[in-house]
Amino acid sequence: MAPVPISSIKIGHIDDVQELRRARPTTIPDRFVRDMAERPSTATPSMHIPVIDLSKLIEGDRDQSHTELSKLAVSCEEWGFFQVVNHGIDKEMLRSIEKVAMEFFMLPLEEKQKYPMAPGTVQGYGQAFVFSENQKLDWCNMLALGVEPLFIRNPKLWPTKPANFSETLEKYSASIRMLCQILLSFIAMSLHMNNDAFNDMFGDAVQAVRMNYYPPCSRPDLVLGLSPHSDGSALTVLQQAEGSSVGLQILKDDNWEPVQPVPNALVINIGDTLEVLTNGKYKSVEHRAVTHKDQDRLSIVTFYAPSYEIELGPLPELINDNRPCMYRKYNHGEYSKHYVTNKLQGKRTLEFAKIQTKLSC
Ligand SMILES: O=C(O)CCC(=O)C(=O)O
Ligand SMILES: [Fe+2]
Repeated sequence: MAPVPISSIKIGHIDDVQELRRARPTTIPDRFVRDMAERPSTATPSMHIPVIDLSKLIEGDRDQSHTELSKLAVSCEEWGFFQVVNHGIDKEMLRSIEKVAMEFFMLPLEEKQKYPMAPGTVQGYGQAFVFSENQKLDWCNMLALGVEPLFIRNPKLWPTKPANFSETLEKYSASIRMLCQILLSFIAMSLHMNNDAFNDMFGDAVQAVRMNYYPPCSRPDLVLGLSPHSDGSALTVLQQAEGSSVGLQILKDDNWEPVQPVPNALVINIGDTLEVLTNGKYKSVEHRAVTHKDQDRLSIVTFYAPSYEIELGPLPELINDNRPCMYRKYNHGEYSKHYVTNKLQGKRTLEFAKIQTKLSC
């Protein structure tokens, strides 16, 4: 999430959804009303995304770890998503990040606007990925911050209220970083590769955090909390705050499936970068968020990606006659720039890396 200043884009006035909700609870301005095809239908959950028990992978007996590793492979291939339990991050840590995030969103607007997300950039408070005056808006307020490495941080955008915000985010991010490293080593094993196969790429990994706050909406049938997209990261760790409404939906066999929160679990999804590295074997799946009539929702999302200077493409071990090379080699920094300068639109951003003719591999 490198800041990409774009001087000339006009995005018009953007209503702050929390203020809108406070002042005119039943008004949905046109810019939030989705075209018919995009409106959320009332999804009835028909499936549950897989749940992986990390403790079984780490310290289970041979049978347990083998079973869990196969489940991990199936989750990444068929769902692109799983929930992880017994992940080693304690409940207090999960609650503390939710608490500071919520305290931040509950501050008066003038206070939050001290950290504005400038048009065309992706850090700070506001709405990200808005590039034109006629683009539909999400029913969401975001606070997005680059965390690692240090040069991507913009300290001016780190809130000073609540007072323990930065310290809490630092600690939380360090634990999530370790979790990502552990998960990547098991993902490598699930691909029958050496468990440090990805190490070179993630030595100086980029880590960014986005906190999404979705106020209730009187017409959840007309709006989206977050537009459909796939993540540009390698891995994403998504925490659905305790007590939040159900809101995350993933595209599975052309249906939007809600992700039912499992207490204290973290939702993990494969991002575009792992889809490319695995030559399409592991899928970066489209997802979106919907809103609720009376309940609000908070999610804390960590994006874990290779450092910008890394050149990447499908790993040679995963290219064969059955699975010819699907993606070209590219620089991850270029890809990140491409991602953050385009609106969220399903899996469109991955077109960047797709090989159009067989000859180009
Ligand atoms: O709030 C959610 O559950 C979805 C968040 C998400 O997909 C994102 O921030 O990229
Ligand atoms: Fe996402």
